Amino acid sequence: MRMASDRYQDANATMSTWAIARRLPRTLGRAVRLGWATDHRAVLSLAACQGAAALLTAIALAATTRVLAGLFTGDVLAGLQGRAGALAVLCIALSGRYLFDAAARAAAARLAPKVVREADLRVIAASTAAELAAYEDPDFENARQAAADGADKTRDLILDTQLLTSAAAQIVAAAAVVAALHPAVLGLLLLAAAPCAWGAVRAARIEHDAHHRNLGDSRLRNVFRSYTTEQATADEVRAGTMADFLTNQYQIISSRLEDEQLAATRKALTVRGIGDALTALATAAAWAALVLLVSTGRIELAAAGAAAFALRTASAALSTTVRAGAGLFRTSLAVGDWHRFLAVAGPWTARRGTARIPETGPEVISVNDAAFTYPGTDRPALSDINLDLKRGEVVALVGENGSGKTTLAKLLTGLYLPTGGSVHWDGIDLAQADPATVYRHLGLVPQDYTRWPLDARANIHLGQPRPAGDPAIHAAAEASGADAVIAQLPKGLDTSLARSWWGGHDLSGGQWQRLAIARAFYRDAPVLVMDEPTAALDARAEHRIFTRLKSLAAGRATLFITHRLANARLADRIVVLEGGRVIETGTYDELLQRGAGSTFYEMLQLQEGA
Ligand SMILES: Nc1ncnc2c1ncn2[C@@H]1O[C@H](COP(=O)(O)OP(=O)(O)OP(=O)(O)O)[C@@H](O)[C@H]1O
Repeated sequence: MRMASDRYQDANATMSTWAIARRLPRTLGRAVRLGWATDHRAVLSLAACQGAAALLTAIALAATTRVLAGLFTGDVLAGLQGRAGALAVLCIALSGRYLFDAAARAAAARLAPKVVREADLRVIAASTAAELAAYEDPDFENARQAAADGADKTRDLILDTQLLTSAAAQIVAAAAVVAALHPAVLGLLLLAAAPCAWGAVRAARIEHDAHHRNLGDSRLRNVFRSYTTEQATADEVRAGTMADFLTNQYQIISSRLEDEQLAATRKALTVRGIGDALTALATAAAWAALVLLVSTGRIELAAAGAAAFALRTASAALSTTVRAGAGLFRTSLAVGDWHRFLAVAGPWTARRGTARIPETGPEVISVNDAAFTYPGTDRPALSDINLDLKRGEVVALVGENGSGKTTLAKLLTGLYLPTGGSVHWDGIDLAQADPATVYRHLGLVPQDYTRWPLDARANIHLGQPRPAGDPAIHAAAEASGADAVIAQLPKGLDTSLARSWWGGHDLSGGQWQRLAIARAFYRDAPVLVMDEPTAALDARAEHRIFTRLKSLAAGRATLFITHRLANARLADRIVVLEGGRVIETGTYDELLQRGAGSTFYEMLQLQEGA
């Protein structure tokens, strides 16, 4: 089993290194914009300190060459005395430069975490704004994972940018001095840096491409790792004696990842080695040229010391620039992933229209010839669905596993839009409605409800307390049977249920489900949808929910999915799904009267052991 690499990898592989390198200015622009969005002052102080450090570097270098030229006049003492001013300027400029450099690093360090937060917030915003169906698209998921890494790398983007601009400032200063001595030496020096830069950039590209090829496997390995070690699966792992199997899977994927990484590292090291060797040769040539220029009298001996110093400074600054540039290139690839996710998520953003569902919620939900096919699949999960759900009515949705019940519930609630046909709330097509105005009318108990690591109160109000305060929470808890759960908690509603994090309390599966139901009731929404709401409840708790459902459902459009067919008795209407189609509808009694010809009747007979 191997996860397919993502589409980005294929597109990226065809892009030349030069084309990617050309994106560097854009990446730098992004760094500046992100920084500006989070902390204007830090960006300004970073730029000011960096500028001041560059200026002082140039001044120090110019002063150094003057001092060195004095040393080569023959009389060292007299030469130095004559250049006492230059010496003083050198000392002041050097100290100032180190101070400004340190201040620039401090500003970058202050800015970097804020930029990471901002980048991550944009990933969060793009994810939550996306259509739910986006999560079914592997490209969206891979891009989302790469974006999380990329957002983290924006920290390096700031630090690399700071390092690069600092090194570049040194180069400009040193290059000016070298060029003043003889332009040919500067040309040679720049030429010498080229192979090293090429090797470093190419190696960064090879390593990043390998990282991308491995994204799918990395995701899979993380899943195996967490399933093997986390509490939620710990019982199955032990009871199923699965530890060896899972560890083996982990090792198989790890070996594949390591092979891929090793091959990439070998390739990258070779490329980098070739670049470095060529640079060493070219640097030697630059030094030889300097010797030649001095020996042929094209540069005076007095200036030779200064020239050697400037050459040394320039080549050191060049090598720092190349390293910083390659680092920035690598970072820019990762940050490009972050940016790419925002682009991938863009078309998935729920832009359905501006129609607003009225404040009072819908009176009728109607499904018209609706069909739904999951992204990346060929077989429709639902076809030819026609259904009405009215306010004040309770509908039970039943059918075998995989018949399409959960998918239909997601269409009715606007969580998915049909891929064919339409769903209307009071005549408003949900494809044209502002999703926020739809969702606020929903009370939903999903099949896989979440155990939020919050206190009991927040587990019910989910950060949206109603003006009625705790009495409304207690009323919802009472209706769902969660009141008995809360009564047992040492601090009642204040008890933390985030046991794995801060040592709070944990609940049983059924107790969590009671909270999940309470949370749907608490929203007091006109549309109530419950997907197997009592699957984990004991008989008494289940009975309590269903005997109260009628009064709770008064004034709401209620739909519940259940496999315990006897519960469907209290529904006003039962809808039976099979293979993604509605095959029967009717009241409980009507369906039973159909006898052996009715699927519902047959299923009920099986369940009751008749
Ligand atoms: N995320 C998905 N991607 C692709 N196909 C899916 C996805 N979720 C469900 N399906 C397919 O859609 C069909 C309907 O699934 P759905 O979950 O709606 O069934 P269900 O009736 O709710 O089943 P159950 O009773 O087991 O909860 C099934 O064939 C299933 O394989």
